[in-house]
Amino acid sequence: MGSAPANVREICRARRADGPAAILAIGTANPANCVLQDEFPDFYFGATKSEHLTGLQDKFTRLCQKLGVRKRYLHHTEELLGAHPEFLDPHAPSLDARLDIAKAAVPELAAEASRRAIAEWGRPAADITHLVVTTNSGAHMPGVDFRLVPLLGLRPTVRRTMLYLNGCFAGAAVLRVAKDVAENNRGARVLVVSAEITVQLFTRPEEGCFQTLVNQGLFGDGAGAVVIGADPVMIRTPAVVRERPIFEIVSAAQTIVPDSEDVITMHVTKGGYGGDISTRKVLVLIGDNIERCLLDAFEPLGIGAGWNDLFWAVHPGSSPVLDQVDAVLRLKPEKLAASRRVLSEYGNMFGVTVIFVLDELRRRMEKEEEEGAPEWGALMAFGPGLTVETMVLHRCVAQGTGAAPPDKLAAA
Ligand SMILES: CC(C)(COP(=O)(O)OP(=O)(O)OC[C@H]1O[C@@H](n2cnc3c(N)ncnc32)[C@H](O)[C@@H]1OP(=O)(O)O)[C@@H](O)C(=O)NCCC(=O)NCCSC(=O)CC(=O)O
Repeated sequence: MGSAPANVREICRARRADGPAAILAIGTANPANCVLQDEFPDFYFGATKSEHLTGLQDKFTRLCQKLGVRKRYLHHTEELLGAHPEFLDPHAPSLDARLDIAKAAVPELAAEASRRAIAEWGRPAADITHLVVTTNSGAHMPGVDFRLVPLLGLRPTVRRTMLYLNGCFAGAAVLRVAKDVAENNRGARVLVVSAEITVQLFTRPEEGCFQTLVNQGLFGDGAGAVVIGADPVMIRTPAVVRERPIFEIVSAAQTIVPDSEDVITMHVTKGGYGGDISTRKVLVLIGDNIERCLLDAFEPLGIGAGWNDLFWAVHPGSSPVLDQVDAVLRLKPEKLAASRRVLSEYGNMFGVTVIFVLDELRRRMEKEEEEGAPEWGALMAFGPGLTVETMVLHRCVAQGTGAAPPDKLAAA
């Protein structure tokens, strides 16, 4: 106490990390129940006792074929739906029962993905300093973040942040928040978790309600977890663990598209979740706005690469959404391959999806490494309103130190 008073600016500076936040590990999980898209129209119209709506089933079958989904995993099984006949009627009060299901299932799914991420990271769960969690599948207090502390063996002092109802951009939003936490708290190790089950959306088909068909054909359940930290270290625990960054998060931005408040909407109703996400306007506004968002992200960094020189992690809202991104940016077919594969194999899992895309991308890049995978990349996610999240990513080399930035960037 007797030493000279510290300068507040120096204290703040000393608490900040030196380097950028980096993704140090990724884990994913899905429920066991796998549904094949080809078989789903028969299942769905059968489970909802709607076989008599033959024209609507044909329309649903055509829609299922164009969404870009081959299979998905769903928490709700025929057995669970059989126990809740009230879920079939969108106008019946069923929210409480749906929330009870989410309250039990979402933390379990989130914990499974988190355990995988922490195992890959290699350090003890107690070394996690911050927890940032998101879900659209409920709004409980205490929430999934609270439940994860005992489930994972995190410290009770872990600093928690919970983001509810951010829609499909939630996965990018939690990464953005974690980047700020990691860069402003030297030594912080942030566990980021996104987890979704879509039982809130399940209801019977009705003539004139196209949104219900899109909801049933597009969405899947899953969880993704990421460990984020700056300045990777090597520690002895007592075994030697060397943190290996996968992607550095160079910048993270969020933009509202003007006059888009009614484009993608979702709200809680007594019968589950209502709203509209499926208009063609989503495609039009994404097409009209993504290039500006990308230029705003890349130009200040002095990265002048063409779009085809980057790697891409785009939230796959649907196959038409990815087609629109492809068309506007004139991307080579392989550029959105990771997004298309995740959409095909898991469906749109809201914010979880982009974490699966990052996982798929890093596996593909490990294989490509010798042939020279791109060094710089873009992550994009879209969601309610129309909100666009844009991140600049930097691939780290296999040794885990990250390649040197180009001269242009160093000078910027
Ligand atoms: C829903 C779509 C797949 C439909 O694809 P297209 O637009 O290419 O459709 P299309 O013109 O070929 O039409 C296919 C069939 O659907 C019917 N159809 C299309 N749009 C319709 C509408 N709004 N109302 C009623 N019917 C409609 C057509 O009549 C046709 O029927 P027929 O077969 O009888 O001729 C697409 O518009 C789309 O991907 N929209 C964006 C959805 C999305 O990804 N949202 C964001 C992700 S979720 C999200 O982001 C949520 C969140 O953030 O919370």
